[in-house]
Amino acid sequence: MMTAVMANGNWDPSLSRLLASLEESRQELPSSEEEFGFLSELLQSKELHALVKVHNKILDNGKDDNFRPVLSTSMQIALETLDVILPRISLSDDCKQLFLLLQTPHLQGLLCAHDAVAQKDYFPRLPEIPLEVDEDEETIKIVQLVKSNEPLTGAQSAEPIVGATIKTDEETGKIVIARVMHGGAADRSGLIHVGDEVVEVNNINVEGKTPNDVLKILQASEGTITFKLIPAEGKGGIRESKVRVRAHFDYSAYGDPYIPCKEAGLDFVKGDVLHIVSQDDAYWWQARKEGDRDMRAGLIPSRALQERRVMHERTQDDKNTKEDGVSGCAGSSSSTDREPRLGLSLDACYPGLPLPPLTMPLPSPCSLAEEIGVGPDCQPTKNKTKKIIYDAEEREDFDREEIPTYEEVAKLYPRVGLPRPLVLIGPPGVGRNELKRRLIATDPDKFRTPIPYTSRSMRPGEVNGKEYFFVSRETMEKDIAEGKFLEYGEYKGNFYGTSAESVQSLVDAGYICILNPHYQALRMVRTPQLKPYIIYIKPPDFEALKETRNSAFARSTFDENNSRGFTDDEFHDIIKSSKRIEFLYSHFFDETIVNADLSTAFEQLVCAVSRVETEPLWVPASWVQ
Ligand SMILES: Nc1ncnc2c1ncn2[C@@H]1O[C@H](COP(=O)(O)OP(=O)(O)OP(=O)(O)O)[C@@H](O)[C@H]1O
Repeated sequence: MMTAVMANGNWDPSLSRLLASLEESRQELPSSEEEFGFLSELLQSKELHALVKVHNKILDNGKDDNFRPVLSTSMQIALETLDVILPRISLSDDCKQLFLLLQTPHLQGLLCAHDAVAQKDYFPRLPEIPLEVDEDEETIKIVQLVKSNEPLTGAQSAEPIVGATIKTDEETGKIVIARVMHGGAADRSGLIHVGDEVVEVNNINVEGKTPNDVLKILQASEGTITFKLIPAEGKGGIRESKVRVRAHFDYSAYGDPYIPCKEAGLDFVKGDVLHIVSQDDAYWWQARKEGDRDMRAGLIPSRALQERRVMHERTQDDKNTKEDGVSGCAGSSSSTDREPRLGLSLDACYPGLPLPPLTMPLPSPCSLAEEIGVGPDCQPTKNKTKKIIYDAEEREDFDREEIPTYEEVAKLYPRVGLPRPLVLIGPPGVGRNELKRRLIATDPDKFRTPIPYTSRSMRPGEVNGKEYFFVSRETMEKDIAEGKFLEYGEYKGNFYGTSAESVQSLVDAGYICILNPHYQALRMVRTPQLKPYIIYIKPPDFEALKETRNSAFARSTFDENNSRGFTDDEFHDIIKSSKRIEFLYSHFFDETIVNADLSTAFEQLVCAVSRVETEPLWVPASWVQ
């Protein structure tokens, strides 16, 4: 009988399974032949099958975000309408017809069914928790959760999930709750906590079982899952931390061989702001994307884990390069498939990472630069003469945070009378001066740029404090030594530089200060005192760069007299230099503007200014505290 039902491909598999288990346990059941027959017939009836199909269809449709009812109280509205039109039925035929129509049982049945669907009334109602609990009532809790198909994070996973992971406790050998995901079903229930011992799942004793065995029980269960748990001592609800960080690297859980539960992972890209809701685990933090409406948190590698991983990869890369001249990727080599099917998953096999100690030296800066195809030589080329040659040595470029992980951020609200300076960063020649000049021209009473200092002597017609502040070489050397300059350089035996004080005085006077320092000065400028908004001016690709500059008869900034256009080599230099800047400093950029078409780039700059003036924006947390 059962085989016949199962052979019917159209038959609902859960009904087939129910029937199969009914037949299997026939001998053990205390039921009479009659009761058994009734149940068996019911499970094979077309009516029940049709009902299950409708139920499944409704659940399927309910998954679709676009399937949203306009209202869920149509029956109530129908009744109110009847009240309103009752006094009018003798006056109008239309009212009379509507009155009769709204009273027909079919229409009322339809409206009731609509409301039930709209209110999701079809979800299983959990049975009351039985009053008699096992022998020791105080130490056992029974928790029932409905298995749902909600994805954990966006469209990344559509696995059923209750939002917790399990493992075998190393000391006791018992199955315990390893992790409760913030916002998941287990967390929302408020009844399951890390460390709780799992005694039974769906009435099956799990003593002596492995997490894998438990997982199988969960996979086989339908609808609600009942856990019998011994609460961990002293465990309360999960405190939610308020920490926000900006990610300085891309992360994909599915590509991560170390993550204990891939479905629980949260993918992100460099620049995303993440709300870290739990840092309880030294290796795996729980986070949500800032502004994400999805309430569940996902697992991300902690700062310590990410640092160790990168160091490990770099060491491997170094070894590989030394051994066979080929660079390798450590993280992707040992991808063991530990993917559990359920959100309630194994945490047991989380391995201690075979990672080197934190003191491991990093690979040499050169090898990093070579990897991304930017050579160590980014100093002016032989036909390039800059007015200011920066003092910073090339290797200082590499003093970026050694391993990019996370930066704690907080929102900075616009401050009346204290506008944030705008910093335009980019490769020499990309057009920062042009954009700055245009912005100042829109409103010179609002935008200012600091007047530089120089140790050269004043020329006829020059006014101190107009083009430059003229100071002696000794004064300038002393001020440089005291760190008073944001950037400085020496050209033809004279110093030139921008002092921090002149920037601060513009800010204090209420001007929006526009700076376009050399990229090596970025660290000096990005301070809690100045709180700058950093815009990266990026060149377009070679073709667009050449085309836009040549058609505008742009003057080469690599030529001392600005008397000619850019050469192809100079265009290549601009692009090469931009790659280097991105590699070294992109984690400092608040925004990127591609300077292809000048008017479009300028419009974007104006929009950025308005954003900085009016919107709360993420900045390093230390700037706000
Ligand atoms: N989008 C653009 N289209 C066409 N020409 C441009 C564009 N942007 C800038 N230019 C022109 O390119 C030349 C160089 O620009 P600019 O002087 O602003 O470069 P810069 O980034 O300030 O360089 P440096 O830092 O070396 O002084 C100028 O003639 C400028 O008018």
